Amino acid sequence: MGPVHHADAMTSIDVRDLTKEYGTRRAVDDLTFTVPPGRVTGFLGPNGAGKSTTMRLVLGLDHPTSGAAALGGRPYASLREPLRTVGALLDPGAALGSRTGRDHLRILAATHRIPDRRVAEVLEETGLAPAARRRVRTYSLGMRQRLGIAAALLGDPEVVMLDEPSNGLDPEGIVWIRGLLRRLADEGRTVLVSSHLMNETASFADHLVVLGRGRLLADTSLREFIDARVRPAVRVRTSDPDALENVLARHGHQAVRHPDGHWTVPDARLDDIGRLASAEGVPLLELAAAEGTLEQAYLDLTAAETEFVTQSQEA
Ligand SMILES: Nc1ncnc2c1ncn2[C@@H]1O[C@H](COP(=O)(O)OP(=O)(O)OP(=O)(O)O)[C@@H](O)[C@H]1O
Repeated sequence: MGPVHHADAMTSIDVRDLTKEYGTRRAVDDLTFTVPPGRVTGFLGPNGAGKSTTMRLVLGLDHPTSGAAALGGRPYASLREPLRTVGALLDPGAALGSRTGRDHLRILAATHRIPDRRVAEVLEETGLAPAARRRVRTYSLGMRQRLGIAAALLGDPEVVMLDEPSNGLDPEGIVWIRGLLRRLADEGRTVLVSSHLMNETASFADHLVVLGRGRLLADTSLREFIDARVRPAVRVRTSDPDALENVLARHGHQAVRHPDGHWTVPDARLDDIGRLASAEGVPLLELAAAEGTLEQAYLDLTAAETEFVTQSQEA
């Protein structure tokens, strides 16, 4: 795929005071955020938080109750060649099963004035070239997912929105999509990716937009998101666990022992634990900062939201 030629046009996704009601249910509730180009933004939130609805509103597939969504300052409906501006994967079941993967893409290209050579390019890019002449109904879930991604990339778009792209992908596919997202962002594109896989999201996202019950819960860098919610800890391994536990306890640290034999010391600083162990002659095999995970931070933030959803469903 070539570089983005309109980088100066700054095709961001802009969501402003966006609200969508289905009957009495507010799927999206006064949402405002911007997804800028040049980075991968992870789109997170519990089931039913409004992620898919937001993406559908950005793509003009549904009308907002109030507020607006725009791409590079323009609503989707006003784009002259929409697939050249934004490519999206929403529903991997969207392709007709009786068509071949290649025909699905060729028809899409023909109806959107996209040069036919793009079909071969995206088939190659998504690893589908060997299966291009097979009917879509013979595809595995992962292959359908790749076809949906191929369709999203067909118009060489400046904005790429993918809903759960890792769904059904095998480990090789997961590594591939990680590299693809990184490259799209490095090329200056705007990349918004929803996922329920926290380790996965942490491996590709620079920035996060988190929803809960249709509202914005966080719009921050991945690092800040974790650091603000997960307290620092120190990871230690020793050949003398009794001595370690004893020394830490005497200095007011509640160390936690893990099944594989390492310890974590919550709310502790690396230097303090290192000096302490050294001064007291405790032999250390490992001493490291225990990084907080996105999963820890996410669960901390969304605990209240998830609880609400569970209760209201039971009621
Ligand atoms: N067409 C529709 N008609 C009625 N309600 C809808 C419709 N589409 C979505 N909803 C409701 O809006 C809310 C948000 O749904 P949405 O699919 O946007 O959430 P999500 O964050 O994408 O969830 P998930 O992680 O489960 O995919 C849900 O309560 C859902 O039931």
